[in-house]
Order: sequence, then structure tokens, then C-alpha cells
Amino acid sequence: MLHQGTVVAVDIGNSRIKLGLFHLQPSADTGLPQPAATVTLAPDSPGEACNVEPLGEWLAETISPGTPLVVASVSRPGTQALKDYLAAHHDGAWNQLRVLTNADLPIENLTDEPDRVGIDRLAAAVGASTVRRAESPAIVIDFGTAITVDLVSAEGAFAGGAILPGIGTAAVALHARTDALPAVRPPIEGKSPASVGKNTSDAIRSGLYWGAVGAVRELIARHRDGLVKPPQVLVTGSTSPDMARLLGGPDYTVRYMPHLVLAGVASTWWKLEE
Ligand SMILES: Nc1ncnc2c1ncn2[C@@H]1O[C@H](COP(=O)(O)OP(=O)(O)O)[C@@H](O)[C@H]1O
Ligand SMILES: CC(C)(COP(=O)(O)O)[C@@H](O)C(=O)NCCC(=O)O
Ligand SMILES: [K+]
Repeated sequence: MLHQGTVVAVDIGNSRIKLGLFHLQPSADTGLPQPAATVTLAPDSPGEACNVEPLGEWLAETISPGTPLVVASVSRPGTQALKDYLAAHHDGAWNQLRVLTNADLPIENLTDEPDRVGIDRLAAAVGASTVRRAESPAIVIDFGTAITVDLVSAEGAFAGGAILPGIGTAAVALHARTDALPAVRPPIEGKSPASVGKNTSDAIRSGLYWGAVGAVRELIARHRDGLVKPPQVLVTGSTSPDMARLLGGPDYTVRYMPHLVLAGVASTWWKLEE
């Protein structure tokens, strides 16, 4: 079937909503489609619903009316907020969200309950499949509200993985479940914290950050133990630029690919349109 190729991919997580405009041109460098423009919708305060207001300007300035908005969501309130906003604005020009289900994703799913896997994990695996060397496995780490460490088999199937608390989520839990620990926000840019914190907040920052590094390294090593070939390791989501370097290991390299989930959503859409 002939189609225009242009699509807005939407990744609705439990903290933020990410959108990317894609045209049908994989980047020569990785084979991974790269967005021509992106916007991220965040809550005004952590833990609240996303403020979807900035969407209107982005759509009006960047996107031709009628371009499909294709959604992978792990948050029903997030999906509803987006639907409500689009229905109430722009005279319905953006009213057709195509909300993907797991069965739409062009990847074999080897888990016990394929329908329950977060569609963001599957979309990232689809993105990883286009990047990985033929017949090599991949490990995909996504830093978000949760951290996921997933395996894409050498044959290109989603094999499962691990889910652990995201750094911000763990910070909220420490504050909520203790008398003395303050609320600490993870670093937004750059720098890894010193491991020896000299005050309570810095000690928490250290523990959460280096704890996540150690946990993810252990999970990569354990996933890797079951593999014949060394994996390609891809990191995505909200994390510091240092993270990919810190996660590197003896026989694999780690690449940071911020738009892996969005690229997987766009690739899925093009496959569905074929
Ligand atoms: N630079 C950063 N380093 C570490 N954690 C971060 C950084 N930026 C954001 N976070 C944490 O990442 C989480 C949200 O990431 P996000 O990609 O918005 O999640 P989701 O995909 O679940 O919506 C929050 O817990 C936030 O505190
Ligand atoms: C693990 C997740 C919460 C990660 O979501 P995020 O951190 O991106 O908001 C999400 O993929 C999800 O809701 N998964 C459902 C359970 C599963 O994947 O098995
Ligand atoms: K995610």
C-alpha cells in the first residue's frame, strides 16, 4: 500500500510523554530512523499528570494536519490526557490517535504473558532489532519511572528481562518510608555523583545512582551469560550522559540512543502500513 511515510510517534510513559516526527529515512549511520523534531511533555511537579499544553504549539508549528499520531502507552491516564487535549483543541484536526497494542509490534514475544509486557519495552526492542548486527543479540536498558533491562535474542525476538525501580522512583520511596530522609531529585544533566556523600542528600544521590549502575551491570552480565555471541547493548531513556560509558563491559560496547522507543513506534507504523 502506498503511504506518505511521515508519522508522529508518541511514547507515553508513567512520568512523561515524548513525541517525535519521523520521515521514512533511516539514518545511514545506524539504520535507526531519527526524528526530525521532538517534544517532551512533563508534569509541572514530579508525580503529577503531564502538562499537555505545550503540545498545541508544537503540532501547529511542526506537523502537517492529518499526519498520523501513533501511540505506544504504558499509562492509561497519560493516554486519556492526550486524547482529552486533542479532542478539545484544534477543531479535531489531530483527533485520530492510533493507539498500538502489543500484537501490532513486529517482534516475536517469548514471554509467558505477551499481552502484559510494557509496549515501550517491545518498541525499544523493535528499535534495537534495526540497529543490531544480523544474528547478534541485543540488551536494551530503558531508564524511566522504572528501569528495564531486556534481552533481544540473536533471532530478533523479545526474550524478557528485568524491571527495577527508576532512580526517581526509589528516591520517592526513601522519602515516603522514612522519618529522616529528605526528598531528593535525580541529577538532570551530566555528572555522576561522588560515591562518598558528605551529607544526607548526597549520600542518597550516591546510593541511588551507583546502585542503579551496579544493578544494571549485574543484569547485563547475567543476561550475557546465557548468550553465545556478545550482545550489542543499547541505553535509552532519562539518564546522565555518563551512563553508557559506565555500563561498558569486557566484550560488549554500550551505545546511548535517546530515541529508541520512538523509532520503534515509527518503524512499527511503517510495517503496519505496508
Ligand atoms: N538525568 C537524569 N538522571 C537520572 N535520572 C533522571 C534524569 N532525568 C530524569 N530522571 C528520572 O527519570 C524518571 C523519568 O524518566 P522518563 O523518561 O520521563 O520516564 P517515563 O518513560 O517513565 O515517563 C524520573 O524518575 C526522573 O526522576
Ligand atoms: C516497566 C514499565 C512500568 C516501564 O515504564 P516507564 O518507566 O517507561 O514508565 C512499563 O513497561 C510497564 O508498565 N510494563 C508492564 C509490565 C511488563 O512489562 O511486564
Ligand atoms: K520507558
